[in-house]
Amino acid sequence: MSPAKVAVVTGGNSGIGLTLAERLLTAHQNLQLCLACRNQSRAEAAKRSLELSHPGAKISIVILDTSNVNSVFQAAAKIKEKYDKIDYLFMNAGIMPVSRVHWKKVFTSILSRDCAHALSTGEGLLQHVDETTSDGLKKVFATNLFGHFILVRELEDCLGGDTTTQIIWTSSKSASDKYFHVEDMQHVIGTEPYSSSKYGTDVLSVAINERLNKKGVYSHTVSPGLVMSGMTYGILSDWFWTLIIPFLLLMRLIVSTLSINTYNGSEPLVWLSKQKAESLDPRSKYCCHVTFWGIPYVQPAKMDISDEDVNQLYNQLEDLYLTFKEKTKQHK
Ligand SMILES: NC(=O)C1=CN([C@@H]2O[C@H](COP(=O)(O)OP(=O)(O)OC[C@H]3O[C@@H](n4cnc5c(N)ncnc54)[C@H](OP(=O)(O)O)[C@@H]3O)[C@@H](O)[C@H]2O)C=CC1
Ligand SMILES: CC(C)CCC[C@@H](C)[C@H]1CC[C@H]2C3=C(CC[C@]12C)[C@@]1(C)CCC(=O)[C@@H](C)[C@@H]1CC3
Repeated sequence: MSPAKVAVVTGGNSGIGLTLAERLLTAHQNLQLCLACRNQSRAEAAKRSLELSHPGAKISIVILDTSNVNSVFQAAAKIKEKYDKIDYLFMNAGIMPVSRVHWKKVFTSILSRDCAHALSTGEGLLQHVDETTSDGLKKVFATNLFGHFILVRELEDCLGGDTTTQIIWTSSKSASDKYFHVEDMQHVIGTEPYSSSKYGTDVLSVAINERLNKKGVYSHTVSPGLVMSGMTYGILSDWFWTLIIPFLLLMRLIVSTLSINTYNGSEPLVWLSKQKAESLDPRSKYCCHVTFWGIPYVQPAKMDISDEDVNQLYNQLEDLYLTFKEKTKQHK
């Protein structure tokens, strides 16, 4: 039997994260799985469903709210108590709060040459909203990016060393440098916090790879394509999505990133976990594409990320992390 490996999945209780958890148990023999989730009962329900499909699977739950700095410190401590070494760290938890759909823009885009771009990135089709957390941070930034940064920093002792660790980030096709400004990494000023947080994720993945690669840590970023999940059901009701699925399936003729289901969307995440990490390109995003017949495949897309952004973002996140670390020490 192959030696036990440990995989931690943030947001592993639903959507892409839950399907990923299920697929990892199938793809890797003898896997120890840690579901890092913000809600105990939802996490337990996910654990029960995984135990049903994989009797005897070793699954633990750690409560982690990536939008809350203290919760991340506590979750990291719990993970370190449970495991000496992490083989796969899936940074998957994420939010995209939306207040309305720009319907006029949806219809004009679908009828224009921009159709493929609109359906694969959602650019300009949604009105995004953000709020401030109890830590005084922008919520989308804290949830999607900073919470995960703290997790990596706090877990560093369990990453790499004698064997390799893969850090795999669920990014998005929505990530765009148009909406990311390193000097405003929290996106306090703009109106595209989701796109900004996902571009920041891509930049951070490169930064972490550069810093930790010497100790056997490999960081890569993934785009799952458009997937029906809690995220999309939060924008429009499930009956609406059910009605337009035939249209979206037809649109696969011109847009190959319409993954639609979580199985397809999790394909690049599972695929990366099966590759030799050394053979992968940390500056490519591994994107899910689907054939017209619904067969998923993975295609790397080179990311155009400046070294200046890589270094500056990492240093700013590190400063913010150290500020919170100092505060928590004082409170102890
Ligand atoms: N759906 C899509 O089309 C796409 C999704 N993605 C990305 O995929 C990832 C997974 O999203 P998806 O499965 O689609 O959506 P879901 O809403 O179904 O899943 C999101 C998961 O993240 C968890 N989560 C949200 N906020 C927090 C938090 N503060 N702390 C801990 N966990 C949290 C949720 O927990 P809970 O159940 O408690 O809410 C849930 O388990 C996200 O990063 C998203 O940005 C990327 C491209 C496209
Ligand atoms: C008739 C139409 C197809 C109706 C749906 C219009 C929009 C609500 C969707 C069209 C493209 C979608 C999309 C996303 C959300 C919903 C749409 C804007 C995402 C932004 C979801 C999160 C991601 O990370 C992106 C990759 C998605 C891109 C496409």
